[in-house]
Amino acid sequence: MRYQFPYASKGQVIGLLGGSFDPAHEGHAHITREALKRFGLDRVWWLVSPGNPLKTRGPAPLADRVARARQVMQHPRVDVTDIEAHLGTRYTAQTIARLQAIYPQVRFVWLMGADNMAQFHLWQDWRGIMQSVPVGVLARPGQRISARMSRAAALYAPYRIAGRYGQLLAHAHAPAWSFVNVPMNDASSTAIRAKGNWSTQAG
Ligand SMILES: Nc1ncnc2c1ncn2[C@@H]1O[C@H](COP(=O)(O)OP(=O)(O)OP(=O)(O)O)[C@@H](O)[C@H]1O
Ligand SMILES: O=C(O)c1ccc[n+]([C@@H]2O[C@H](COP(=O)([O-])O)[C@@H](O)[C@H]2O)c1
Repeated sequence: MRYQFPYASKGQVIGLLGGSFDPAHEGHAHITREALKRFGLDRVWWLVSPGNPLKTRGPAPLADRVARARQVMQHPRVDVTDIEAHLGTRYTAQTIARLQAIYPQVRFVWLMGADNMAQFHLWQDWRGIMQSVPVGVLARPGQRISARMSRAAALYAPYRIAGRYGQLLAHAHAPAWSFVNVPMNDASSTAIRAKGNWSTQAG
């Protein structure tokens, strides 16, 4: 059966939250709701990754992670997808380029927690990502300072939109990024896995 890409109408602004979601938790749901509000997004798509290229540990099977993510995130403006598995992409720069080609009338905003901002300069073609989409960063416990001191934050400092004007991000031209100091939630997949409440079957 042909893969059904999510529907998006012309001019919509879609936030993309990529993640291992191994497993999804309330922290993901929380930053998604905050991103919808704080960055002026129409929708958010979760991109449940076939596997983070920087993580050596293989995650649980994709279908299990998608099923759990759909239980955790039930919101009329959020779609949980496994788009990358269908595109055959793992690197974010490639995923974004493909999505922009498939949806030329849609604006995408890349979303991530502060821990990923701190490491962003290790991602493949991270400058290319900054040049192609606005980036919305959400506070995460213990990670605010490292994100703000990160290489990406330093290099792109002139393009930062203050968090209180985060709504501007949706229609900003890249490069543009914003860090919002949302109330924090300390949930993490690592902690859930450590408690043994999730599939130990790595893919
Ligand atoms: N509690 C949280 N607060 C803010 N951002 C979060 C939180 N949990 C996850 N994120 C962000 O959501 C995205 C996907 O996260 P991921 O699936 O890796 O979850 P995780 O809890 O960080 O997993 P792990 O502990 O296995 O690294 C990342 O951008 C991450 O920064
Ligand atoms: O493109 C890269 O080089 C790259 C390196 C590390 C992480 N990512 C993406 O970042 C997102 C968050 O990953 P994770 O494992 O921290 O949930 C997910 O979409 C990954 O594919 C992407």
